[in-house]
Amino acid sequence: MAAIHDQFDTILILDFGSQYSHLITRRCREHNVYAELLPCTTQIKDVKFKPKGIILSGSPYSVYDKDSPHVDPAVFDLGVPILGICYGLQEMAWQLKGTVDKCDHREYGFAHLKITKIGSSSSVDALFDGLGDEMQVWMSHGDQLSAPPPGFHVIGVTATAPYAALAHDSKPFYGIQFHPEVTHSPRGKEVIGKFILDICGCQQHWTMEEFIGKEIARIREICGPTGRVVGAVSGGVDSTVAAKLMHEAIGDRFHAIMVDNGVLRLNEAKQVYEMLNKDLGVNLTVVDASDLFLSRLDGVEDPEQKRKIIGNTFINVFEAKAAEIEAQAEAEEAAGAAAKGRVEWLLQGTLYPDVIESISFKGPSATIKTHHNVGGLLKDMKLKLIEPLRELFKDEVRALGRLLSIPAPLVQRHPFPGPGLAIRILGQVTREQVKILQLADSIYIEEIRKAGLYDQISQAFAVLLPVRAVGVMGDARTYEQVIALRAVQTEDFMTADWYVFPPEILRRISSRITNEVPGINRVTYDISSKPPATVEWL
Ligand SMILES: Nc1ncnc2c1ncn2[C@@H]1O[C@H](COP(=O)(O)OP(=O)(O)OP(=O)(O)O)[C@@H](O)[C@H]1O
Ligand SMILES: O=c1[nH]c(=O)c2[nH+]cn([C@@H]3O[C@H](COP(=O)(O)O)[C@@H](O)[C@H]3O)c2[nH]1
Ligand SMILES: NC(=O)CC[C@H](N)C(=O)O
Ligand SMILES: [Mg+2]
Repeated sequence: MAAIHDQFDTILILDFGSQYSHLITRRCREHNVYAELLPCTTQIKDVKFKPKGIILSGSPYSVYDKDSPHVDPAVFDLGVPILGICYGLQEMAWQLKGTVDKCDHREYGFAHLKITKIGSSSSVDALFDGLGDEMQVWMSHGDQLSAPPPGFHVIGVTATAPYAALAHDSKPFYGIQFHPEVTHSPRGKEVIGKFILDICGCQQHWTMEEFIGKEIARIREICGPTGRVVGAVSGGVDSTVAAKLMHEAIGDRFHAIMVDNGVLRLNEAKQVYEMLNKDLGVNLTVVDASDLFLSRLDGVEDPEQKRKIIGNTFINVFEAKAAEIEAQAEAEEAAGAAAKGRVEWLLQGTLYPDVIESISFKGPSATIKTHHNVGGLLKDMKLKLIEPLRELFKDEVRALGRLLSIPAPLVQRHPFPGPGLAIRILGQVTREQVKILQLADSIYIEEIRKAGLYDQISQAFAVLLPVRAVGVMGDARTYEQVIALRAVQTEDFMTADWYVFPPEILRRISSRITNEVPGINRVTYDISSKPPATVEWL
């Protein structure tokens, strides 16, 4: 079964915990080169593919600290080009016998990189070829090289970093103290391009057009001529695109299932059923398992426990549904119908950010939250997972949706997390709390759409806070709950800014919610970016 690395040249990024590591992946993909992020603790012998090049990311650690993460030394014998970025440069130097020390002049912000000529010639190293004699770069370091490793020469300096950029005399090893992956290094993306295209020789085949054909072929190879798949489809863009791909690949051997888990948005199940069946021709079944979910969530407040319960219960429902589909097929065969394949697979619309945020990609550091469809899965699952979008970012999935002719309203839908309102009701989840939040959220989104702002905002939702506040309504004192409104703009949901509404929109939303939602007498707006906050409150 051809894996993605067999089909596309791959750049391996080893993540030492920098908040910018995922941006290195995105910059490579913007050059149409497939890139994959693995923890810095990965042993080279465990990497199941030969990368065309390796990039060592930044890190909050210092290489000389006793608990700092180090790369498997075997990486230097792999015979592929290596680029160390910031800590990655320092780690390369540290491993290859250079010297790294705390620096007198810490550089956090813009710096001026002077690119060094090679000898007396006017040419510069391949990494900077054609990029001029100097460039503005973004620095974020408190350590730096005080001596280069043997066999390296300087290819760039700043006013305070004499070894700001290095290259090996004969091997394709490079190190740069600045961060080319951030937009604050205006020509940083071109530097990454020089490394992955000119030095590593990657072919620019990573396009969604290429991906569709290869992924459909891969799905057919996995499922074989008779294998059947049940699909966890929520109506969100991820699983809708995954469902469309699956439908293209195996037609009616794909059974899409939407689970009403009791914590969906107002009228969500009905709307999704109509959209997918009518607009996409996907045979979708809605399973109402709201009682099961709400009974299991009863009394639970911890967000990670809520995710685990919902993730596990999803799997219980899918497996029960798969067994039902099998039993029906067996009954039909007994009555003389043609034999059908077994239901062996469960499709999920899992994306790369779900994986990055659920598994500690940062080597030694903690996970942020375990997404229900990654960290919340049952250990002893009977069904095997098939996740065509697992390596994709959200904007790549939307591009795929457009190529698959999925209607724009579906492609542009704001993300809605699998655990749904369970992670937007702070505190215990009850049917009453769900009803309050469904109503408040539907008013909020309705007003955003009326104002023509829906597509400008990446994600918007209401949150029900576990606090009561005093209010006055019709001259009588009230002591009721509080709604927080959240709206963010983001490219990849790994970082996000809060959306600046025109005040009159917020005024109208607040007035409608406090007047139309029984039990709410106060509305607030969340002005926290990510980081330090996260998009969801839980
Ligand atoms: N109510 C649901 N019924 C069936 N499957 C679901 C449901 N909610 C989530 N899932 C599964 O969990 C996966 C992750 O959920 P997630 O919300 O991240 O993706 P999505 O709903 O497909 O898209 P979006 O992120 O845009 O909401 C989905 O792709 C889908 O496979
Ligand atoms: O399917 C999901 N299961 C989850 O458990 C989950 N938690 C967060 N999200 C969504 O992920 C994006 C980033 O949200 P955070 O900044 O809160 O992690 C946002 O789009 C969130 O809505 C989830 N999606
Ligand atoms: N951004 C980084 O990788 C920083 C590396 C190291 N922590 C330093 O301060 O120099
Ligand atoms: Mg969703």
